[in-house]
Amino acid sequence: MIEFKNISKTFQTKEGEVKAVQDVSLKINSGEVYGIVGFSGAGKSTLVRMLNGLETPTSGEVLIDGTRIDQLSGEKLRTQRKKIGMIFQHFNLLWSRTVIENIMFPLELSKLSKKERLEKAQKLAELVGLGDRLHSYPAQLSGGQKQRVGIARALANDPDILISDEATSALDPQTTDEVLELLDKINQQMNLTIVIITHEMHVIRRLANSVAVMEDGKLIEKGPVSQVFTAPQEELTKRFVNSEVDQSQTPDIQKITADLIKKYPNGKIISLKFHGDQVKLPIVTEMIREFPNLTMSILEGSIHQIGDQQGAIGTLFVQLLGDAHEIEEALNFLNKMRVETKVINNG
Ligand SMILES: Nc1ncnc2c1ncn2[C@@H]1O[C@H](COP(=O)(O)OP(=O)(O)OP(=O)(O)O)[C@@H](O)[C@H]1O
Repeated sequence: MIEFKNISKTFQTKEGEVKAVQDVSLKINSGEVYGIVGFSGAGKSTLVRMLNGLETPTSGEVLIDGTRIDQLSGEKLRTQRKKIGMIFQHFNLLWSRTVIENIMFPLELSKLSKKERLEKAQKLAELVGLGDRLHSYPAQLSGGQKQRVGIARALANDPDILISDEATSALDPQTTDEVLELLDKINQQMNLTIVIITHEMHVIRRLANSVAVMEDGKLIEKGPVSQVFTAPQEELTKRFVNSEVDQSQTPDIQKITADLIKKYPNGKIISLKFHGDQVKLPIVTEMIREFPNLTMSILEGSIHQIGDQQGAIGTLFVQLLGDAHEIEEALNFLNKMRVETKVINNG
C-alpha cells in the first residue's frame, strides 16, 4: 500500500515561495488503479515524484508497504526506484536505439546475462504488441507504438508500481483507448498498482478505480470513481466530470441541433444531464404526464457506464414545443428531480 501522510512541499524560488503541495493525505491500495486529476500546476507531479524519491517532502511521510520512502538514500533508494516504473507524455525513449534495445536498457545494470535480458525484453515487446517491431527505431513508430515501448521498458525491472504521467495526452482518442486497454490488461495480469496523473477524465473513467482531485496544491476531493463521477461535490470536480460528459456533444449533434433550429425555430432545445440512479428513473415519463400539452422530441442521447458499473451518467438532447410558461414549469420540474438542464437554443 502507498500512503501519503500530511505531505507538504514548498519550493524556494527567486520570486518567493511556491507551495506546490499542501497537507495532502492519500492511501492507494496494492493492485489499484488510482487517478490524480487537476489542471497544470496543481501539484500532481510533485506529489507522485515523491514515490521514487525524485522529490522529498518539506513535511509529512511517504510510505510504500510500510517503508518510509522520504528517508531512503543511496543504495536503498536505488533498489526502491527499480520497483517503480514510469511512463511519460513524450515517451522519453532513446532515439538511437531500437525497440528491443530501449526495452533492455533498464536491465543493463541487472545481474541477468545478455541472453536473459534479450529474452525478457522480447517477452515484454510481445506483451505490448510489438513482437514484430523489435529492430525498428522509435522514429519509425507511431505515437501509440512509441508509448508501448515506453510501457515495456517501464516493466523491465518487474516493478510493483507503474506511474503514468500524462502518458496518453499526446495521443489521438483511438490510440489513447488502445493504450488504456493495454494498461488495463497489465494491471490485471501483473497485479500492478498504477498511479495515473492526468487532466483527462476520460482516462480516469476508462481505467481508474479511485480518483483524487487536486487544486492549487491541495487535495480537494477523493473517492471511488463511480462515486466521484455520479455525485461530484466540489465545483472543480463537477467541471472535470462535465467536461467528459460534454464530449458526447459531437459535431453530428451540433448538425442535428442546427437542422432542428431551422425546422422548428419556435422550440427550445435543451440538454438534460442525469447522474447515478437518476438514469434508471422514469423522470421523462413523469414530466410528459405532468405537462401533456408539451411536445418533446429526443434528438440524441448517451449513457456512460462508470468505473465498476455502479454508476452512470446520461445526457439527453431534447426539443420542447409548447407554451413558454409551461416549458419553464417543465424545466423547474426536472431541476426539482435533480436533472441538470441547459437551454441550448431559445427558439
Ligand atoms: N523544482 C521546482 N522549483 C520550483 N517550483 C516548482 C518546481 N517543481 C514544480 N514547481 C511548481 O510547483 C507547482 C506544482 O507543479 P507540478 O508540476 O507538481 O504540477 P502538476 O499538477 O503536475 O502540473 P503539470 O501537469 O503542468 O506538471 C507549480 O506551480 C510549479 O511551477
